Amino acid sequence: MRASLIQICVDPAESVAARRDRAAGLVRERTGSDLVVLPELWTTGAFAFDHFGEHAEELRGPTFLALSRAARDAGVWLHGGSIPEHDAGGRLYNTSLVFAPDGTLAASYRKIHRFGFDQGEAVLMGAGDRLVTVDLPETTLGLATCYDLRFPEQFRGLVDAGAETLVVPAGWPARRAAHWNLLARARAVENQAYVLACGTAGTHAGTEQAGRSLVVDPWGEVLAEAGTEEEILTVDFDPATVAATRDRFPALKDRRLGLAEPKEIRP
Ligand SMILES: O=C(O)CCC(=O)C(=O)O
Repeated sequence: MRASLIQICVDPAESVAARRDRAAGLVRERTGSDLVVLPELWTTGAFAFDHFGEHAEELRGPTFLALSRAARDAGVWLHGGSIPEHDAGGRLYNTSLVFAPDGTLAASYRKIHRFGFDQGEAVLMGAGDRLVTVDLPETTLGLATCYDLRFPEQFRGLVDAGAETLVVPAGWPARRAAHWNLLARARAVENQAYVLACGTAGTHAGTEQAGRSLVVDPWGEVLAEAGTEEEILTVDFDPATVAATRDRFPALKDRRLGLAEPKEIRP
């Protein structure tokens, strides 16, 4: 299976419309890949909180249409990264869109863990409450977005739902690049799954992006890693390695669920 991660540069000097066209063009050039992945909030920039409202779209808005056509033209599965979505009531969500090779929407996923503590996304956007997996002919994707990477229970839930390839679009900041790499590898090792982690390049809203997109195999080996600039990372991998790894080293079968609550021990 061939995956291409488009680590697009989010530069405030480029308009959202121009970046949308450019991203669609980059997807169209990926004919021959099975799966193409874009990062989190690449239209606005993940840290451009002041512009979330202005650039929010209904689910089937301009970015949806551009990506749907690009997936169909290229004949690829497309994880279109995420957009700032507004629902009918005007509530915002950080919503990922996955398209099938005929351009139809295969799945959408609203980011569950919002970043910012009491600021930014955490107060501006609503939280998703649904784990999402997507069946491709070769593998089952499990969806997560950026800050979700810090919450292993979400990934275990995805694995329990059948996920073998965990896809994580992000707008991860450069100052925590070491966490990005470590957490992506940890999620791969503990879940014995592929991790496709696609970030952005550039600096927006004063936040330098880490780039450093990576693909990790179920044994924790980094198959490919991008630099810090705009780049397309293309990797061939064998989805059957997930089952082989889980058979050879069946740690997931040793989970101890439903343990008793800790007891208070009095001296
Ligand atoms: O967890 C982090 O360090 C970065 C998270 C983040 O930037 C996000 O979710 O947008």
